[in-house]
Amino acid sequence: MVENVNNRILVAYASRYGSTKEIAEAIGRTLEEQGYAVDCMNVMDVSEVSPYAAVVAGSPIYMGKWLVEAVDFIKMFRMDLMKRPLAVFAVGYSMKEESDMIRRSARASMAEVLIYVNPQAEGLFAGKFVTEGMSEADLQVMKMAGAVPGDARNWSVINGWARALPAILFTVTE
Ligand SMILES: Cc1cc2nc3c(=O)[nH]c(=O)nc-3n(C[C@H](O)[C@H](O)[C@H](O)COP(=O)(O)O)c2cc1C
Repeated sequence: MVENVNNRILVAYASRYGSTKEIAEAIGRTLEEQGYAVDCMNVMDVSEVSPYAAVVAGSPIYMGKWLVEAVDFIKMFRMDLMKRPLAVFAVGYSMKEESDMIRRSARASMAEVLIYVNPQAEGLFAGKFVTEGMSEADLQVMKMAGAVPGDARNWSVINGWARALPAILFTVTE
């Protein structure tokens, strides 16, 4: 258990269809199991990050980029985010296949964000594509990309990443 210190962690996510929200919630639960007090919320609902000992921020990848509200969150709070441990993660359906090229292009989705902050940890996770509830425009993009619907989220990879986070985020390196 973590006691007598600020043990609050913010897990902030953007999500259009909910799959990244569920990943953020799983990360939050894993951190809670390790004794941290977690607030898990949409980036658009975050009004301050200064009460937190560390922040985990994530977005799904759309057309090669983080969602704009997630980038805006990083930009808006960059000063506070530079002062505390930060982990970032990106969720993309392309990540259901493993290759260096896919990982490189998924990581490139964070390029815009990495201009502003210097995270201690980065996660790249496979996402989910279900046609139900999806906008016609988004469906067309996925159809043109030849994507086959499915849920590629790997919970043991996600939870394993989250379990390793405290040691990375709260280890003093100097
Ligand atoms: C219009 C559209 C564009 C997408 N672009 C990418 C992409 O460039 N790279 C990728 O890996 N996944 C891409 N995806 C897949 C999403 O990142 C994936 O489905 C993710 O789990 C969605 O997260 P959400 O449910 O939180 O919105 C795209 C999906 C849609 C609908």
